[in-house]
Amino acid sequence: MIETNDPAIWRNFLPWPGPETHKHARGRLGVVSGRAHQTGAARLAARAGLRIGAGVVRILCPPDAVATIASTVTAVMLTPFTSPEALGREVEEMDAVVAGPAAGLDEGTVANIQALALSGAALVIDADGLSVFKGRSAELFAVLDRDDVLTPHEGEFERLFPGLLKQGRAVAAVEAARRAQAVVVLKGAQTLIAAPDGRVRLNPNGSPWLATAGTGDVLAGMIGGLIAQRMDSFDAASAAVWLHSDAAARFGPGLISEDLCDVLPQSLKALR
Ligand SMILES: NC(=O)C1=CN([C@@H]2O[C@H](COP(=O)(O)OP(=O)(O)OC[C@H]3O[C@@H](n4cnc5c(N)ncnc54)[C@H](O)[C@@H]3O)[C@@H](O)[C@H]2O)[C@@H](O)CC1
Ligand SMILES: Nc1ncnc2c1ncn2[C@@H]1O[C@H](COP(=O)(O)OP(=O)(O)O)[C@@H](O)[C@H]1O
Repeated sequence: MIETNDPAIWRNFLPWPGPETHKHARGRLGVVSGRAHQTGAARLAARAGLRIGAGVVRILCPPDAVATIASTVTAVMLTPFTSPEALGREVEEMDAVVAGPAAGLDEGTVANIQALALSGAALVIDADGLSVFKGRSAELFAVLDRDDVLTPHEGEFERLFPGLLKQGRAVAAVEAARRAQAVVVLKGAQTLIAAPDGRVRLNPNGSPWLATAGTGDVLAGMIGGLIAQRMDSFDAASAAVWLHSDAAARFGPGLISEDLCDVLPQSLKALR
């Protein structure tokens, strides 16, 4: 049965900070950046992770990207890594990690995701982190845990699950989550959120203003930010999808992905 992704389902599980909290207790999120000329996506995701409440957000980047990123981030922190193993060590203390946006379609991205999967952090895998497994999706599914989240648009979904969309989006999303044994967010005008146990939610408040570059990167950061605050991954994905659309609708005409983070506090306040 398809459930409507109504805030009533997950609203009480949103992670508001208590008086005794501190930034590390609020949740630590990592975001893996691409090379020097491909850092925007990670910066969008990292900012979104902070805005949705993760207490500490750190971008992990190849050494050649340090100068670009360091000159453009403020609250977001930055650590370079030189190998997949080093990346794995850097995320040991983190609660969640976003990987894939603008990561590059090469073996380095595969190795980085495999190293991340060995850590205790929950993974949100998007964009190139999905596309790079085209024709070899079993390698990705083999390293996933049930609290990991995949966030494909239809193009990326087809690369991981060829032909499955012909069965209809809802059936495809459920089957994808079963095969991956992870949460699958099938993005689009009516985004579906599917859990490995067969539950599926249809998002009701999609906004066409979201059809602009980088909004998927923001969504990945929002999901990662909620999971870092220890929200259940299926609920975190559901809440992030709804909030993302709500923020877009509030901003309306002229929206670009950078704007979502500025409006998100209004969406959060309305739910609180
Ligand atoms: N500011 C930034 O740094 C941004 C970086 N981005 C990164 O740029 C890289 C390339 O992004 P692309 O957009 O080319 O890669 P995509 O995989 O989104 O698009 C490649 C092709 O997939 C096809 N496709 C099929 N269904 C689609 C759908 N529902 N939505 C979009 N495309 C669909 C399109 O024909 C497109 O030409 C990725 O690594 C991505 O993460 C983007 O996220 C945009 C913003
Ligand atoms: N017509 C639409 N109506 C509602 N939401 C849309 C529409 N088109 C795209 N979106 C949303 O915008 C986001 C786009 O993400 P994605 O395709 O990954 O873009 P990018 O890679 O540029 O970040 C998704 O959350 C998707 O659901």
